[in-house]
Amino acid sequence: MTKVAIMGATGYAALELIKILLRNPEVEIVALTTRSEEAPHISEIHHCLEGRLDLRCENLSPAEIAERADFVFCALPHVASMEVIPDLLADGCRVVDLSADYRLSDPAVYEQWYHHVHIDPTRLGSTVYGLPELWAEKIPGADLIANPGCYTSTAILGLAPLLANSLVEPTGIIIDAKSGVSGAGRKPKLGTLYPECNESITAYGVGTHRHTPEIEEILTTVGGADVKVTFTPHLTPMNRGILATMYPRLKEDTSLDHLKDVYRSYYEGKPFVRIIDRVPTTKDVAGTNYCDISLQSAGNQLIVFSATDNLIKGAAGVAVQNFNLMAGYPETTGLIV
Ligand SMILES: NC(=O)C1=CN([C@@H]2O[C@H](COP(=O)(O)OP(=O)(O)OC[C@H]3O[C@@H](n4cnc5c(N)ncnc54)[C@H](OP(=O)(O)O)[C@@H]3O)[C@@H](O)[C@H]2O)C=CC1
Ligand SMILES: CC(=O)N[C@@H](CCC(=O)OP(=O)(O)O)C(=O)O
Repeated sequence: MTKVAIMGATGYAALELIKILLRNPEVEIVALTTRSEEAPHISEIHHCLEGRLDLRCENLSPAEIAERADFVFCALPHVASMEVIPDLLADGCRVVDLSADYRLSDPAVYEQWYHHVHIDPTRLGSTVYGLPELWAEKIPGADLIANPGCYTSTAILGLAPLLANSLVEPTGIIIDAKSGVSGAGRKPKLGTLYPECNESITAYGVGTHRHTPEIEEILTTVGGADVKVTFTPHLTPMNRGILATMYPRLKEDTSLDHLKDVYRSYYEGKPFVRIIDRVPTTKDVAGTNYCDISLQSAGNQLIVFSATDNLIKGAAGVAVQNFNLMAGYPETTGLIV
């Protein structure tokens, strides 16, 4: 039995983690955390878990968590995450961090985009970025995995084969992305209240969204050339899902058939990436760990579409994919629905 704890259990990503982990009979969820002192039963917080998990959410310290668990999924907001992860690691836990705290390699870049000084800077740069489609071999031996952001994994998976094969210019890549409202988490915020965001689509974080440096850093590593993107996220009135529409510039005329072959070869043996001929929809990946990618053209312009469920492939699903590799379970355990 692998004993697992989930921090931030009252949130949206944690609910998906619980539902996925309950499908692995060799995993026991032994601790769920909240800042609340009321110790609510998990089914009072996530009603759909009624009768499925008999556990209370508790305000536990890292040491108390480590007494019970071998693995910890840290589904806390950024900053809160780096406040507990050094102690969890020191107490012997292996951690998958769903927040952004360990994704970037340079503390100065973190401070610039997150407006917080990093309190554990020496781990930046050596933490494994948990996108198994890119470097699954680094994951099994890691004690700490930085789980990718939802927009970032959607965009990176859509662009990586082009950059890895030097088929497109590394700069000036336009990424126009739309997310469902659950991407903003469960905590109420003015812009995500129903009357504010229903029947309306708006861009946000224009030129300032913190996923920009993450996309650029990972794609630079993949392609070996300095990648620059224009990334514009949009909030759309749906519960879940991300669609990224991306406009990279081909270095030379290349047929779509050849490009599809490049993608199929790049993702060969990767169970959660599907290269499809039609344009993807968020509905077709909702509730799944799939990333659907489609290549289209308009005149000479290549257009890459990539669709995921922000809570699954964008958060809890890839977190469990990483955990499966770390704990020695088949990568797909609990993730085929
Ligand atoms: N939602 C998504 O699509 C994605 C989320 N992520 C990341 O995963 C993590 C969890 O996201 P998500 O579940 O959506 O977030 P939620 O806001 O839904 O849940 C986060 C939970 O963390 C707890 N928490 C602990 N410390 C704090 C704090 N200082 N401020 C606020 N909450 C705190 C809260 O529980 P309590 O109040 O009970 O203590 C809260 O329920 C975040 O880092 C997020 O950025 C990554 C990819 C996609
Ligand atoms: C719709 C919405 O608000 N989405 C979130 C991204 C969610 C995500 O991936 O966040 P982390 O990088 O914090 O893990 C945002 O734009 O901040």
